[in-house]
Amino acid sequence: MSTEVIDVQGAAKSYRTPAGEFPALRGVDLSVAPGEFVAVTGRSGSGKSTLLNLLAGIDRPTSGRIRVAGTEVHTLPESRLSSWRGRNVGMVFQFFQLLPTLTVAENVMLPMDFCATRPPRERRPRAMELLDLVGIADHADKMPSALSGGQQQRAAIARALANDPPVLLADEPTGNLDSATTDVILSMFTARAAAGTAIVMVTHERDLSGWAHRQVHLADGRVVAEAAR
Ligand SMILES: Nc1ncnc2c1ncn2[C@@H]1O[C@H](COP(=O)(O)OP(=O)(O)OP(=O)(O)O)[C@@H](O)[C@H]1O
Repeated sequence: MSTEVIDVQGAAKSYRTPAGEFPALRGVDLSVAPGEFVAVTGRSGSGKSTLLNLLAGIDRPTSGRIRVAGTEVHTLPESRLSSWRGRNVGMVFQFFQLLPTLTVAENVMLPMDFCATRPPRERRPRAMELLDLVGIADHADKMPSALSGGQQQRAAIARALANDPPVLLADEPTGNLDSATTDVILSMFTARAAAGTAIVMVTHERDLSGWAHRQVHLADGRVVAEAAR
């Protein structure tokens, strides 16, 4: 039995375009252990987001195997994907993607509401605990638009952790933040990894990859270099 929480073998993904099939990923292998923080780097168009989307089951590979948290994600029927993702994968994006019509606390409660991972009376206290963890409990009842970018990203991290997922996927999570806030967010990821969460962070900023335990560099849909810290 593998101890890896992410195990990708030969993942390939081609997109159909008017000009024919375009191979965005051409046979990627990736293993990530619990508690490991991996940075996926590469130039624009190298396939980073495509890989993350396969890990999250947002997209399906053309060929290859994607095993995440003990599930062969590529074989899950569409009807089970959202609830599987809600329990097993937290996601953090460059533009936060908080729902603008819900308060910050309600945003953090969403994954618990969606997956019914806790009884309703426990959801708000859990959201408050997470908002406290990321340092914005004071803003719980504000609308996301009243928060700074860094505060919105903290809220998005709290939301991503709501169901205690074993895997956290982040796509350019600091792409819209200043360098001091970037350090705060990345130290939160580091602490989360130390607590056992596997983290895969896509970034085109190579100097940020120093925060990770391991760097996987993609070029033209292939892993061309790997480096451990
Ligand atoms: N739905 C799609 N249809 C056709 N081609 C696509 C589609 N999605 C991505 N691609 C192409 O696949 C390649 C990889 O895209 P991907 O978004 O994974 O790259 P990336 O490394 O994340 O880039 P960036 O850093 O700019 O976000 C690119 O050439 C892109 O144009």
